Amino acid sequence: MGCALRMASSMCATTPLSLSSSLRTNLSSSRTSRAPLISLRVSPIFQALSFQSVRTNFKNPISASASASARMAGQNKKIEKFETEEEVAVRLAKYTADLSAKFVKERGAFTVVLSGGSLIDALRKLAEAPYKDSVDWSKWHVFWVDERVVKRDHVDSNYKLALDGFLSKVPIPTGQVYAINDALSAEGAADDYETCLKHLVQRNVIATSKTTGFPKFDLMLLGMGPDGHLASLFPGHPLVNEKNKWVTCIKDSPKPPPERITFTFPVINSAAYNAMVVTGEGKASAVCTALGKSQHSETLPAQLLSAEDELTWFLDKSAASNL
Ligand SMILES: O=C(O)[C@H](O)[C@@H](O)[C@H](O)[C@H](O)COP(=O)(O)O
Repeated sequence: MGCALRMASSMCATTPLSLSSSLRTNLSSSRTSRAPLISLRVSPIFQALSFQSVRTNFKNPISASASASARMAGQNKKIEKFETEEEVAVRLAKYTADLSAKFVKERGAFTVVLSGGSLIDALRKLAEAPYKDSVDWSKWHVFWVDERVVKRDHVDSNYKLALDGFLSKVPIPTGQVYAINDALSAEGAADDYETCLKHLVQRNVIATSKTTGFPKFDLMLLGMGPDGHLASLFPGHPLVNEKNKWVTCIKDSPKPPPERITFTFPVINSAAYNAMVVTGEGKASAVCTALGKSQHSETLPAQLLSAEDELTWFLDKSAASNL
């Protein structure tokens, strides 16, 4: 069930897909507007990216002995708290590796969705021993929950951020990394990415939620801003209420850069597992509100986060300090 996409090394290049002659792939990367690059022409088009494996030496993971876990009553929502960001990173690596093994065994593939921001650095332990050699990277399919509409080699590109910080260090097949098409407008890139997802759903690379009918990614690794946004779904913005589209665009993002594409809540909340990774004191207030521990007149996007199977909040002591 490998990916049908072939990777092209130059920006906006189109290459035939190996399994379907009607599909073509475009590539590019950047980072001021972050978003996966996928581009369609005659038919949908995905963006497959090419990475080079980079050899690195890493220390063994530290045991996250200081963690505390709590399951929210009556919900498939857990909170795991750790003393330090380092312990969050150690736990996140094991959590992700365990889910990878589970889904590879159950369905022969592991569909993983990344956000931008500090999440990528929090994934650093996955590229170290023992996971670097024990995870079946050949079964990974990588997507972005949101991306800035910039070139893939731009400093603001979420693709570039993930490539530099994580993807270049592990041997995921290049055709299984789906970046947005950075040659398109925000609207075009969002439509293109949605079409890409639909083709992968048809091929059962991405599962479908029997409950919602939306794509059911195996795991989304998410971050939250200090204002309680996730993906590019910001407080008070109408996109938070999108009910039909899978992928949409925003041109007035309050967090720069202004143009982005983003998964919608129906897709995000249809994921089997959602992991929200939050560290630092600057997010303590939003964490408190998002987890329903404080009165707040406005509903934050992070409060709307759920998952089909399980949502876990991974917090360091600072982020959890108001709970
Ligand atoms: O493209 C983006 O801006 C990110 O995907 C965004 O949604 C990010 O995940 C949060 O803003 C948290 O970012 P930090 O962890 O860096 O605060």
